[in-house]
Amino acid sequence: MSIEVRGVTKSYGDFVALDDVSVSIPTGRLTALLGPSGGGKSTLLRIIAGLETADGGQVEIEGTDATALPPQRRNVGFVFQHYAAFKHMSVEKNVAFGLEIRKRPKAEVKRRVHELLELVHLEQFAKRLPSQLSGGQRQRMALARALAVEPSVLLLDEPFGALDAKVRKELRDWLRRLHDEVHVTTVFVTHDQEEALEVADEIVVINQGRIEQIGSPEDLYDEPANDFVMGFLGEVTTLDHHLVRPHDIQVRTTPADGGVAGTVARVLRVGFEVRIFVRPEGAADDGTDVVVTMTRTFARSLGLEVGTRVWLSPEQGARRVPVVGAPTVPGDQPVDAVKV
Ligand SMILES: Nc1ncnc2c1ncn2[C@@H]1O[C@H](COP(=O)(O)OP(=O)(O)OP(=O)(O)O)[C@@H](O)[C@H]1O
Repeated sequence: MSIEVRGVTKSYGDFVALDDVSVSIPTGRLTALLGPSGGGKSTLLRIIAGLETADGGQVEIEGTDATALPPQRRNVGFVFQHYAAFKHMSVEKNVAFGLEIRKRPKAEVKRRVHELLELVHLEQFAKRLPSQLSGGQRQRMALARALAVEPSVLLLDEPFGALDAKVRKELRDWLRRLHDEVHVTTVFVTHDQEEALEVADEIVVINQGRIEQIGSPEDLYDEPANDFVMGFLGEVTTLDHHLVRPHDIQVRTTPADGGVAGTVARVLRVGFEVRIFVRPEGAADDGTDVVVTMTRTFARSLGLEVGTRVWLSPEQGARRVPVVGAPTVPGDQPVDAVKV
C-alpha cells in the first residue's frame, strides 16, 4: 500500500469533519475520494498532503510515518481546483521550478521539462505565460509541474472542478490515459459520481466525515453497501420500501404474483430510452412515483401510455437496498428523484 490512513479524526470547533477514518490507498492506482459537498474529502486529502493536521490518527506514506512531517518532506505533488501558477513565468519555467530549486543539473531540467510538456501535450505552448492558456491547458501545466519532481503520490483536489462540462470530460479521459502511462499513485477528490466511475480504479465514498464504502467502480455500483452509496452512485427509485435501479424493474400489464400494482402517470422520452412514472395504487401525486427506464421499443411493445394499469417487480438478481428512515441522497432530494 502506498498510503495508509489509520483512525484519523479532525474537528473544526464542535464540527466533526473526519470521524475515525481509515483507508489504504494502493500503489500505482488511481483512487477517487467521492462524496457530497462538505463530507470531508478535501480535509482528508489535505491531511494526507500535510497541509492540515489531524487531531488523532496516523498517516503513512510509502512505509514512512508521515503524520508529523511537513508537506515538503512527504514527497507528494498536488494540484488544486484553482491552480496558482507563477504568472510572470513561462509555462516551461513553471514546470521547471521544482527541479531548479532542487538544484538539478541544467541539462537534466531541460530534458525533463521537455518530456513533461510532451506528456501533457503542451510542447507548443512552452514559451507562453499561464494567462495565455485556456483553463484546461493551465490544469495540464499544473499536473506537469506536480509530476516534475517525481512525487511518490499525486494528490488532486477537484482539479477540473472549475472547467466547463466538455473540457472537464476531455481532461478526465486524458487523466486516465496519463495515469496509464506514468502509473504514479494518484488520489483525486471529486463530488461527481460519473467522473469517479469513469476514471478511478478504486473509489472511497465519504459522507459526513465517515467512509461509507471502498471498492472498484463495479463493486460500488453493483454491490452498494447501503442506501447512501446506492443513491449516490447512479439513479435509484423506491419500489416497495427498497431502493432499486430504474432499469432493474420488470413491468407487466397483467397481474403478477407479488407485483406492486399501479398506473402509468407519465411517460417521458429521454434520448434512446423511455422513463415511465408509475403511481402505485392508493399513492398520492407527491413526487414519489416509481420510475422505470426501458427502451422505446419495449415500451411500445407493452403499449404503455398514461393511464395503463401495470404491475411492477424487481428483475431477477436486481440489487435492492432497504430504505432506511429519511431520504439520504445528496441534497436531501427524495430518494426516488431522478435527473430528467
Ligand atoms: N478551516 C475550516 N474551518 C471550519 N470548518 C471547516 C474548515 N475546513 C473545512 N471545514 C468544514 O469541514 C467539512 C468538510 O469539509 P471538506 O472541505 O473536507 O469537504 P468536502 O467533502 O471536500 O466538500 P467539497 O466538495 O464541498 O469541497 C465542511 O462542513 C466544512 O465546512
